Amino acid sequence: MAVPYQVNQAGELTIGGVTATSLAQKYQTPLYVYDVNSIRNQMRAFKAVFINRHMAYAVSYASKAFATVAMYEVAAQEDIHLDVVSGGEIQTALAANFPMANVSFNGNNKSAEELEMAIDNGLGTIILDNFYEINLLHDLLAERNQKQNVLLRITPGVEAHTHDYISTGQTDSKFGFDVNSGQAQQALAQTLADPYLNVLGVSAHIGSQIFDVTGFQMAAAKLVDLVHEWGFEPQVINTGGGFGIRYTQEDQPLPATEFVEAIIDTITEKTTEYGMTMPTIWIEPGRAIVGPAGYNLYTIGSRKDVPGIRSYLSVDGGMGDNIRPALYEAKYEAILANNPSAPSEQVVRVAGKYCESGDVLVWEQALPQTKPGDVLAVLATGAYGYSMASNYNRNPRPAVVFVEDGKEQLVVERETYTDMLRLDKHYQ
Ligand SMILES: Cc1ncc(COP(=O)(O)O)c(C=O)c1O
Ligand SMILES: N[C@@H](CCCC[NH3+])C(=O)O
Repeated sequence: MAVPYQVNQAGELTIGGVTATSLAQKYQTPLYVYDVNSIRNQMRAFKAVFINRHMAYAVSYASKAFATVAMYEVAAQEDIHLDVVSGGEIQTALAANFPMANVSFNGNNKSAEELEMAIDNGLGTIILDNFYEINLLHDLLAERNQKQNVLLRITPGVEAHTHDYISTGQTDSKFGFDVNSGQAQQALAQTLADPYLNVLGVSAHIGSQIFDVTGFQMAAAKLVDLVHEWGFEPQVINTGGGFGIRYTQEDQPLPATEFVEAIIDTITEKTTEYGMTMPTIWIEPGRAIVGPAGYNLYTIGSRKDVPGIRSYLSVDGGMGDNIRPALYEAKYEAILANNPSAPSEQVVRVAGKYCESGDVLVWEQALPQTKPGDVLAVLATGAYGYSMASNYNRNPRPAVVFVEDGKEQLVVERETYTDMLRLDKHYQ
């Protein structure tokens, strides 16, 4: 199945009811555009799985996928929780007036400053990742005589079938407490005995862009097995995110909600088997919430035909606004915004404008005839695009526009050259 998109009566690409070419003209390119209804629908679909089964739950948006004030406001409107991984994301949540009790804090090397920011702003849950952090948090809470809800991140020893760089559940990982060496059990004993820590339960995250449901089932089962073995009844089991999405027609993901059904089934079966109370289930989807909702718009510029090898079509963005092809060899699909269904007349590699041979946006793409000035839309770019953007080659980062029900709104301004130079100092 192809990556879905909408067109108007004239056959032009529309996003949230607005023509892509008009957005490109008004806000310039490169441009990140989000269909807000798509974001809301995915959030609601995740919640519905739990609501239909009368389960206690939290759907916590892994905001590293796309973290801006406007995005956090949409999450708050939809009563979705937030997972953050840095002081910057905490500040973004504060700027968005996000209810901090619904925020959790993940990460393998949170600084003392970040932990202080979290506890001083009433952040709901800290997901402890290592012994250094347990001790650091203990000291900060003791100074304040304050108690904090925590989860323990466990490395369940599950190998997810995804790119090595985005696989996190295997034993050889920088994240979480290792099970086989006894560190996870030791961490539980230490935190349960700590008067400043309220251990709600356990957490795991096996990796990202996963298509196979068995990894989630194995991780969920493993978490219940472990807490049972340790004689601990958790109030919360957090199975993380990682639900795969369709980037190209080669991807055939299950609906993300089916992963969640499988996780719930596994935890229900296992807790029933052990006679345990059913815990509250948390999930942390990032990509599945924002990925399909995003479109990157570019203007086509130069072209190079290498006879007998390939043609390069260059656009005005690239690895600075979407590093995923360069970093993970990720594949995307592009369409010609003003006429996506015109017959294909060329096969090209869509390259960016950055000084790297690996600066590719689409490895191979059949397209109608194109000319300089045409707008190209890359589909399903909503996750880990803007949030991983850089100023490489001193290119300003693009603007972000939200569109909903035929109305658009600029939610992040385009960076200017002055913005980029703001922190530079002369060397005297
Ligand atoms: C702890 C944790 N939770 C959730 C996520 C979200 O993953 P995804 O965007 O694949 O759903 C990540 C990133 O992989 C993560 O590290
Ligand atoms: N940034 C990665 C995923 C890593 C998720 C972080 N835990 C990607 O674009 O696919």
